Amino acid sequence: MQQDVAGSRFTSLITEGELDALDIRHPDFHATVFLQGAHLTRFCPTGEENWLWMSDEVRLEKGRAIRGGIPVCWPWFGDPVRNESPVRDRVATDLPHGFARTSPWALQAIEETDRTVTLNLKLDTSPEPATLPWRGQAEATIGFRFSRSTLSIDLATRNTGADPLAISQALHTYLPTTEIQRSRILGLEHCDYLDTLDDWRKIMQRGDVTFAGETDRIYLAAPDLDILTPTHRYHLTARGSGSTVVWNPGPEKAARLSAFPDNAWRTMLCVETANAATDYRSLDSGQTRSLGLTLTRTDGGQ
Ligand SMILES: O=P(O)(O)OC[C@H]1O[C@@H](O)[C@H](O)[C@@H](O)[C@@H]1O
Repeated sequence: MQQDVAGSRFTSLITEGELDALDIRHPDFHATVFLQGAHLTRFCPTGEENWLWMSDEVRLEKGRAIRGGIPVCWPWFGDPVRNESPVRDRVATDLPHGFARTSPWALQAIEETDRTVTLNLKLDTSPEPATLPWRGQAEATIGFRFSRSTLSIDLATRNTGADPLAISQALHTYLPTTEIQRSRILGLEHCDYLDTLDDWRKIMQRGDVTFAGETDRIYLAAPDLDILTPTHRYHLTARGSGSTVVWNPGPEKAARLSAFPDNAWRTMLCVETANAATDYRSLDSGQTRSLGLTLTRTDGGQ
């Protein structure tokens, strides 16, 4: 099924599985954003493959997180009990990564030009806060900006309640690689990270980040990064972030993960632009805080 979106030249509303998505077929790129989760699953500049990794076993179902692309983790990141108390104390579930990724978002605006498309979507927790496993009132808006060579995302949170608020969050980018053991991340040398697989011990990164098995780390820094795979080089710039999560499940966790082929840990990695652990954000009543990223490919593409 395909429906026109009013006033749009390049964007239509499609349904895949149980979910509706905005499908943008611009002469310079093809991008797909699911309304559930404001979840970007595809960004393909014309002539290139998807910059984002997607699971071959993805299940597009209402209320289920999509495996791959860029999930929006909000208003908490990871396991709630592992968050700092101002974030943790608001959460009444043990589900990781918040509810935004499984909630419907509404399209607010589209702007299209010969070179770019900008989409804005909104998630509002104010009308029915009682139904959420979370105490807080906030409005989240997300802006996607696509061009032939660049993908930018900005997630803004406004505290719409009368009391101060605290959130953790991440733009959980899944990237493809042809071989995880020959992939590395440049830019985190000498940064401290919490190794969640070693009792959250704080360790200083030596050299580039490489992958020799399950990796699940919260770096307490968000410098510009270069992500090198055997075939591609990505550049990732963060805004409003002081933490970066690097994740690969390795073979054993991969076998336990939902919607994740057993062998897929070999061909993906996550680099997540975050406000995680001690880098959570506090917002006074009426205050807005933003988290953003820009991703480019610096190996020339095609
Ligand atoms: O399976 P989920 O909920 O999408 O989480 C995937 C991964 O997300 C990462 O951000 C976490 O650091 C990992 O611990 C977690 O396994």
